Amino acid sequence: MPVEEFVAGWISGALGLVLGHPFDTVKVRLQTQTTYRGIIDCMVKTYRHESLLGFFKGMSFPIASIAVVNSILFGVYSNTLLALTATSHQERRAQPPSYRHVFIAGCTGGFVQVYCLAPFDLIKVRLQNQTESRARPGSPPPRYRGPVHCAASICQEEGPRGLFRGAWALTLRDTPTLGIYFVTYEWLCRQSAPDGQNPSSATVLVAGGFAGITSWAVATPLDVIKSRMQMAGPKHRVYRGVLDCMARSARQEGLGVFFRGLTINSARAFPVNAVTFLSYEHLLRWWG
Ligand SMILES: C[N+](C)(C)CCCC[C@H](N)C(=O)O
Repeated sequence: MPVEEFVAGWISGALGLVLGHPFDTVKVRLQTQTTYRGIIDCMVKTYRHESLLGFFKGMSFPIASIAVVNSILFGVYSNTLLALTATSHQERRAQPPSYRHVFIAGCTGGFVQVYCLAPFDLIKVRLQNQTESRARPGSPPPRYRGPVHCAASICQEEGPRGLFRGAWALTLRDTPTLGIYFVTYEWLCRQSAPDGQNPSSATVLVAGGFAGITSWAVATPLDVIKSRMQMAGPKHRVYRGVLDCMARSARQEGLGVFFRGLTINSARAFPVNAVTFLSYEHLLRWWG
């Protein structure tokens, strides 16, 4: 099994993540809290109460974990294509796989990465939702002191299975949308480099950026549900399942609730995925 794809996925995932984390914090807060009037309001309040550091809450853990998750995603994607079409990454420009194969490989990568992503994503969401200011002395201490303490507290209070809260919603969110992600990327690359040539860096940036936006746009309704189910715990509302969470959220807040975070998700998705695909392609070209 070729491993370069795993390593390239690892590095490119980490680079994309740092760039996108501030957007991600604003998104998670908008999706799960009702105190903000919109993106700008959330950014201003976060900055005022928590300084720039507030935007980077919960990042140390994802930077290690997203690298692993992205490595699994790109590694499984590429190796599934190898199994389906008997072509390696380098051969795929000359012998492009069908979009059906690209979709199946993307879904497979998406499905497999969820098992690694679920606990990391849960911890990220819980830490991002702590709005206590670190700077103000005398203010109540945040519930979780950091990722390790957060993981340990969840295990203690909710049992080890608590770490997988929302994992089913995450599977539903990621399996089809990662198929869409790779199909969009491939389609856009082939539009500008149709004759089996490697796409230019500019093409890769744009194709990666739009792949990110498209897949996030489709994923947003289930992203909202996923985040809410992850926040459900001893102190928050508990839902009976994905459908229950959907129905109750829609009934209480209207259908618009499913599009919370759409703008910010898209704004974040472009740079993150442009950088992810650019570094992935270049790393593989250097090694190939
Ligand atoms: C499929 N879905 C859109 C849910 C996720 C796509 C993930 C791609 C990238 N790691 C990012 O964080 O944007």
